[in-house]
Amino acid sequence: MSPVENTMSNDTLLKVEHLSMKFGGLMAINDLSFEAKRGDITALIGPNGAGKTTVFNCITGFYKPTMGMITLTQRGGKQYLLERLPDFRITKEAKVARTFQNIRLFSGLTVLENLLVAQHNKLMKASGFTVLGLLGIGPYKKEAAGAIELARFWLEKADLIDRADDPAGDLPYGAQRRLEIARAMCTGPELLCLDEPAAGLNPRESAALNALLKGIRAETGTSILLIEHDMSVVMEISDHVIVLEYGQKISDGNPDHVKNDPRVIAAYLGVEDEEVEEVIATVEGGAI
Ligand SMILES: Nc1ncnc2c1ncn2[C@@H]1O[C@H](COP(=O)(O)OP(=O)(O)OP(=O)(O)O)[C@@H](O)[C@H]1O
Repeated sequence: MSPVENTMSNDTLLKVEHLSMKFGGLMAINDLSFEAKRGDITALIGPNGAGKTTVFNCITGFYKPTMGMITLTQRGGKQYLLERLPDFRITKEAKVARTFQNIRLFSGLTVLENLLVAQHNKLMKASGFTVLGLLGIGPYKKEAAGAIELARFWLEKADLIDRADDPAGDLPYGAQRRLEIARAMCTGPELLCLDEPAAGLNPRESAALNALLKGIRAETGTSILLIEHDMSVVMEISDHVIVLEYGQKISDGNPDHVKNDPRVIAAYLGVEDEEVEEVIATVEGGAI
């Protein structure tokens, strides 16, 4: 599906409407609708098995949803119906980048090389797909210099410039997470989807991650959709939080609204609806 007519307000980047995903008899996502605003950090949270990764997989084309529409509107106004696109077109044309729960770097390549590989498509195009092009005749040389400059820019932002020539596999865990994000940013995404970027990080690494994500929002205006279990990260950096439970949305709003929502408190503590009031009374300040 190519760009479609723009019917959304310009500050809505992503609109998910009546999304459902069924695996055999299991309804992993059930009639889910939400919007993510352009330039916002939007967090998708919920207990284990709530359906968060399934939503990501539908947005990024890994799964074709059973029902529903997912519309992405780029800054220039072009719209894409993601549920109709193959995953490579979602990446290349709609400009959705993602990271995974488990780190997927080329661990034998250097940190810098990982960022250059991310720009492979652009470089090959500049080569004209010819050996002469690769040897520096035509626009390849200029494009290659630009790719290195962009890689350096993101290495600075991710505080990894001193490790540029080290194998990616030698970096500490938190630095590898930041490298994955830098690599995704080298593709110039409209939407950056991060699946549990703070998983396994120590407090210092979490703080560095927060700084990187806030910097991306402030300096590039790139919209971020984040799945995260670490509430300190979610509450500190998110503009908007959506809470899922059993594939359905149970809360949607700013971090303060969500953390004081009795349904969210009950979902996280695993209590029945009638016990919600009791839970609020016992949870200091109504926070999760
Ligand atoms: N490919 C699949 N085939 C069958 N069931 C699946 C598949 N992918 C996910 N599920 C099921 O869908 C439900 C939602 O899973 P999902 O991974 O989306 O949850 P999640 O909120 O991301 O969980 P977690 O926080 O543990 O990562 C779960 O019951 C899961 O077992």
